[in-house]
Amino acid sequence: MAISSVSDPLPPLNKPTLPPFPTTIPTAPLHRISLSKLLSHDPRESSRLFTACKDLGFFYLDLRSTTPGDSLLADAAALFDVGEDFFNLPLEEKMKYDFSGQKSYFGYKGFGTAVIDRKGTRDRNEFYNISKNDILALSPPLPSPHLLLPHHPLLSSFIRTSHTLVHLLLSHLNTHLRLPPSTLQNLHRLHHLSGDQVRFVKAPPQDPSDSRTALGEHTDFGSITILFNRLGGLQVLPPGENAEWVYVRPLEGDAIVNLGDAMVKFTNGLLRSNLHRVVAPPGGQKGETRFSVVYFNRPEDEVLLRRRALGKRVGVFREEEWERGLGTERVGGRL
Ligand SMILES: O=C(O)CCC(=O)C(=O)O
Ligand SMILES: [Fe+2]
Repeated sequence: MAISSVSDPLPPLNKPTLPPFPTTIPTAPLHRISLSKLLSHDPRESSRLFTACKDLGFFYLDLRSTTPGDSLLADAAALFDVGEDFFNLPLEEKMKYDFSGQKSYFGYKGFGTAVIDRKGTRDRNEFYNISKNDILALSPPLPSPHLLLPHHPLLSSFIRTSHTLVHLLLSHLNTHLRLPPSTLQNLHRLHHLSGDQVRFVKAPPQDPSDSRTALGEHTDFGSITILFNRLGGLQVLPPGENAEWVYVRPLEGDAIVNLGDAMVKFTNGLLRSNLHRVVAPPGGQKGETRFSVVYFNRPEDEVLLRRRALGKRVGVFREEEWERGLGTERVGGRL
């Protein structure tokens, strides 16, 4: 189990044993924003960030050679192993943490228990969502599998560092938007109740005859998502009439960051929350089990936004409700 001691070298985010992402397929041309430059308030990098948030709402954040970035990379690498151990628990154990019946979005979502389109096609992945409120003891503890308890300090570190980076990004955006100081940051305070969560995702390898999407097309409904991928599979649909889905190549040393619908609402459509989905990893990665580690930042609970996350769960889902479960995909007619 993977928490390294101080003297260990940093664990690489990309396991050397995984087959590489193919060099021959088209990929999304995401801007690569340097955390180091954002930390030193480099004006050009700050403008590049603002542009990336307006144009696509998805970018790479190069975390290397910075104190918070190296810490986040190390925590994410350790959490890949924790997530894998969690998913290896027996299904009946994992099902004890499915709280969807209590209208909670935290906890376990089993394989195939959500729908990915209006026809009701089932997804093909598992999630485990861990609440920031819970790990930072802002709310009464939720039931948790024993194997996760020793990792609460690691989860707390990952949450705090992710949140620090979210605040840095928000402060740059706040300046470009010419809002009164700290307006955006004050909607996302660390020690206030919010739906922020860490998510572990697992999708098993896909039979070649099974072309199902693992996670259906969607926009994220929070503010800022920080995503760690080792394998391809994530795709974005760039803006424009004849756009096609393209893979996002995972980069070692970088997080993939995207804005969610809350940022679109806060800025009346100026910033973009882009459609994305997860399909089978490409090329030689196809036979691998795909794991992701994600931090979802959301506005504080006091900030009113319509809840829609549970509308896609099987049992709750109704075809006529599909449209209501969509995000800001149609804002500005940009589908
Ligand atoms: O697993 C991924 O790469 C993306 C996951 C995602 O988009 C989500 O959980 O909202
Ligand atoms: Fe997403």
